Amino acid sequence: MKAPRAFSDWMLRWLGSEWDEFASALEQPPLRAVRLHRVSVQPARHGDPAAADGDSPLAAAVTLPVPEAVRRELGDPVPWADGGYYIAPDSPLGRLIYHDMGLYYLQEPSAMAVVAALAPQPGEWVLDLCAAPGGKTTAIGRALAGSGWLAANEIHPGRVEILAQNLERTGLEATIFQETPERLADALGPCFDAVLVDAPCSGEGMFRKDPAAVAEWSPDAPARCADRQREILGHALRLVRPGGRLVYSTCTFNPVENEQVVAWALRHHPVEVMPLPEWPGWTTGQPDWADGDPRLLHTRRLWPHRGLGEGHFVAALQVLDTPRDRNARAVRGRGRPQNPVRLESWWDDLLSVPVPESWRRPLWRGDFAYTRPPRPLPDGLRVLRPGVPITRRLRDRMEPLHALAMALAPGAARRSLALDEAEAARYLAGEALADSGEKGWVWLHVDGLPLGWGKRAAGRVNNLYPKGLRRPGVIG
Ligand SMILES: C[S@@+](CC[C@H](N)C(=O)[O-])C[C@H]1O[C@@H](n2cnc3c(N)ncnc32)[C@H](O)[C@@H]1O
Repeated sequence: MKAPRAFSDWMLRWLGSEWDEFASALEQPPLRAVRLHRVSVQPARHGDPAAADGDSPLAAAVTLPVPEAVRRELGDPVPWADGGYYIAPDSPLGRLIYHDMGLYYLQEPSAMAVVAALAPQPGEWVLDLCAAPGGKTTAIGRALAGSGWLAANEIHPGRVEILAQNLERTGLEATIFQETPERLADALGPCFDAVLVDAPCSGEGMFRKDPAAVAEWSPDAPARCADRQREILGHALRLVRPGGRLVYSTCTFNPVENEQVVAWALRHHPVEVMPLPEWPGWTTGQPDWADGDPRLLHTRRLWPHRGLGEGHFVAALQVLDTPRDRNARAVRGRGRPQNPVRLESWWDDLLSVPVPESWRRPLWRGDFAYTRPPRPLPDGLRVLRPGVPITRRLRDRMEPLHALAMALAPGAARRSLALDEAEAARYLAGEALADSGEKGWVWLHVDGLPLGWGKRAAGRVNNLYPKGLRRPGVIG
């Protein structure tokens, strides 16, 4: 990797005697890692994986044992990430059926610290403001375990679709916005317990991994990015409830986009820096690279020559409860659902567990129904998905959507069919399957882990796996 000359000159100035180590670390191949989802090496619950566990129909509330084909690919745990493991450079995890089934997310190891810093708690309302492709959103969703409100925003039209696909694959219920931070803050106000700003940045931490990041870097990129970061951060803070928290992170090294942006927030907003854990291999932020404010020592940096990752900066800010803000709490509240549409008999045919209120009284947009977020969404916001897409109304029937299958816990569907790994690969490639059980919609799974819907009739199960997702080469 040949770093741009101006970048090297700058870093030499900042790093001084550490420069040589940093420069030689940039010559090494990047590290790869995976964060488990749906499954764990030590699952909290055992028993028959295909059986319902409690009343929850939500996959996000259930953790199953990791399949052997995945377990054997896992290396050392990533010390700061629950469920994070290093993997070999040539690991086939991205090509296995289990990737398509949302059992893990391939993620750069230092990026995993960002959600560890946010520490989402079950029941909280959490917004990921710069969310695509969704690495951190899916980690937040996992921590919320199907409770609270997961909201994700992505401004870029192409990237927001990828975010939606990743949330669907990982079976998470989320509201997906496609808005500017400014419009979102104007419309929603300070209603979130926690907001993540994983800011667009000059991407110096991607240099080892992605030659395009080197090509796109220019000497004026850090200052340009910092202008945008301050703007995003200013609006993001308006979305945090008084007393709530915001995590700001980048995958770049220069202090202009890191310590200096946090120093700006401390000077211009009612926020305090929250201490973060001392993760192995991480260093503190550098107050002397900004305005000398000692509170910047609470921020964290990972350098490729010091720790086991590509590089990240993370800061956690608490939004102070100022008198001006106190009325803002009134913005929250569950909001009464409007225009309830009753789908009782459809749900009764599809599921065998109690259906949550937000699913029984979904939001309709045209012929599509979505699970209902816990607050009404103000008019005028661009919302890609208000919640999980549940069903599409066709002329004479309603068809369950793929995202619903992926969001279901084992045992929730009235009719299910267990496949082995080879059959699952054929299903993901688009083939129909032979089976002569009861007619109707069938939830297909491997050991309780969802694949999608089939429709059973006359000795066969027709394949409803979305055409755009089919993968002929997937490894079963
Ligand atoms: C570093 S990436 C986010 C990565 C993501 N958090 C993850 O872990 O997968 C930053 C994102 O911010 C988006 N973005 C760019 N400009 C923005 C703006 N002005 N406001 C909000 N988001 C923006 C980019 O499209 C990009 O997807």
